[in-house]
Amino acid sequence: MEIKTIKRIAVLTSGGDAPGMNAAIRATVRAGFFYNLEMYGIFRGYEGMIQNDIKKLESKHISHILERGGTILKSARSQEFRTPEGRKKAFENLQKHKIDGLVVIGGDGSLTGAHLFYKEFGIPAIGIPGTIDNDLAGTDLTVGFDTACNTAIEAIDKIRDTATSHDRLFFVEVMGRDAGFIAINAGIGSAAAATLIPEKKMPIERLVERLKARTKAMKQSNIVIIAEGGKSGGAAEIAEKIKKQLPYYDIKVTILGHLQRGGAPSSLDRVLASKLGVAAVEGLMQGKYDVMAGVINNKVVYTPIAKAIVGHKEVDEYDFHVVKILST
Ligand SMILES: Nc1ncnc2c1ncn2[C@@H]1O[C@H](COP(=O)(O)OP(=O)(O)O)[C@@H](O)[C@H]1O
Ligand SMILES: O=P(O)(O)OC[C@H]1O[C@](O)(COP(=O)(O)O)[C@@H](O)[C@@H]1O
Ligand SMILES: [Mg+2]
Repeated sequence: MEIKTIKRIAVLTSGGDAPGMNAAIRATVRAGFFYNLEMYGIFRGYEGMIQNDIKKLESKHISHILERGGTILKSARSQEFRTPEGRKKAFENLQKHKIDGLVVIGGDGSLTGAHLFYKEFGIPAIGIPGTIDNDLAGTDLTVGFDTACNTAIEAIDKIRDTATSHDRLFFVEVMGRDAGFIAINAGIGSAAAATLIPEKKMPIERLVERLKARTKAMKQSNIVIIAEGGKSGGAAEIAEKIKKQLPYYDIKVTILGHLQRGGAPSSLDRVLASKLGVAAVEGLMQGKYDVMAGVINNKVVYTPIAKAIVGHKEVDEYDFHVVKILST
């Protein structure tokens, strides 16, 4: 493959925002400046690429953003970018600004878009995994996942206080449309009575048995964690079913929702995002295109995007085993 000389890199954030995206933007831009490159920001992800919302970045734009949640470049989900016409418009806008390298910070969908874009137009592109869902292969953790888990666990600790005071059974819904990583971590980290994830179906009967056994064992509080989009339904739906079978329980439902996407990034997310920002710029300069920079066993690795998205990461069987043993 021909290694192109990169002079101008554009960076964007796409899909659901994640704590640490700003740290990744800052590291990407600072690394670019270190290597005397011109750096551009594309606002609102692929939507901004199509609408030519692209601006040259200077040092002042990225000062004091490392510690801030959200993304200064804003994020979006773009239907138009899913069409060949939309992607062509986007490419023409990059040409107008003479952009010759692209850093895409986002989840599986955003990286799928980057892969297609590279195949169609050959513009050197590299991905940084930025999503609270942790559903990308090629990295142990995605930027934002650790902070989201910390937020979920902190919230569940608070729910436990009131659950115990009132002897109530709580169903807490955490994020993860198709991925149970936040749920399984929160389940282990907050001593849940049961954890339901999209990847595995738990029949309602089994949940009922588990709760009955816990009543017998005089457990002080019961918190069931449910990943949104789980195979057995959302928290409200499951709570309704349980109410019918265990009417003596005082049941409440809490949906943590977008709370999990905000807030200052944890130390782990700041460091991960910083390493990956530098790795993305250096990767582009070394001719590593159509790959995602990730960290595996504490080392930066580059994985073809096609593998990072297709090798849909499964929740570790051992984590599932641990959550089961510790909640019985
Ligand atoms: N198959 C695809 N082809 C082209 N673009 C895509 C594709 N899948 C996702 N994208 C682009 O990436 C954006 C973000 O994807 P999404 O799945 O919503 O979030 P995430 O990247 O966080 O997983 C989409 O709105 C779309 O613009
Ligand atoms: O913010 P929205 O559009 O409601 O999307 C919610 C979804 O986004 C997420 O927070 C993050 O998912 P992505 O990283 O794939 O965008 C999911 O956990 C959740 O299911
Ligand atoms: Mg996704």
